[in-house]
Amino acid sequence: MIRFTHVGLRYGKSAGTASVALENIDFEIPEGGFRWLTGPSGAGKTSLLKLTYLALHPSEGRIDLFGTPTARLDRRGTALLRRRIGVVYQDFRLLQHLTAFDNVALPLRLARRKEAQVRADVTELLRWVGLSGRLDHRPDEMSGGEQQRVAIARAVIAKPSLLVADEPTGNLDDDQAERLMHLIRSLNRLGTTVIVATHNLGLVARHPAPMIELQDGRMTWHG
Ligand SMILES: Nc1ncnc2c1ncn2[C@@H]1O[C@H](COP(=O)(O)OP(=O)(O)OP(=O)(O)O)[C@@H](O)[C@H]1O
Repeated sequence: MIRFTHVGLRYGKSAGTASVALENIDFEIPEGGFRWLTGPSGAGKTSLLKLTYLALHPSEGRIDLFGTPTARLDRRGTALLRRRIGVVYQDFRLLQHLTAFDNVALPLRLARRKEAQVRADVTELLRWVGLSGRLDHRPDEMSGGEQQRVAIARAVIAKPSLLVADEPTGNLDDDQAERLMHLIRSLNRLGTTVIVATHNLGLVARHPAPMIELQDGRMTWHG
């Protein structure tokens, strides 16, 4: 379902200024699998996730997503594949002019779901993540942890085939982090493939699953 084969990534175009962010990355995540992605700051976790959700192209090697070699995708093909991926960004990327409700509703509205269903699903999910009282708040009226929960709700609301989450519990207390992990694991049990980057080793220990570990852009552990 996700396969990286000898993947490398360099930032910067000319050889003199290019910096190597990832080198020789090889792994496979089966459909419905769950992987932790760990490693120190600057190890390449966000870069690897960006390759996975098609925001970057590898400088070397090959990435297959949902059985499709991503190098062969045109813009339309990329957009279609991208719609099957839910992303929790490290910096949330909520739309500032929209309320929490409308941010979370966005993927369902893009998928042209009926408005009554959108209302029911979004209200239920925001209640589940403890934000019933924040439906009409815009991001700048919410705390970091509240914004993070909105970002997670937006990523999972349309039940994506793949969920990619970059430090999804970074702004949450332990109880909230556990609740969010419960949500992510439930989605995973329903068939969504999940990859979660985190520094929170306590969380990893409480939710044992295979791990990809990076150090200086190289894989030091997978299993
Ligand atoms: N847009 C960019 N241009 C140039 N170099 C970059 C860019 N983004 C990341 N890098 C470099 O690539 C390397 C990997 O960065 P990346 O953000 O993937 O690490 P990370 O493991 O996610 O770190 P953190 O845990 O701090 O978020 C770092 O050396 C970083 O400085």
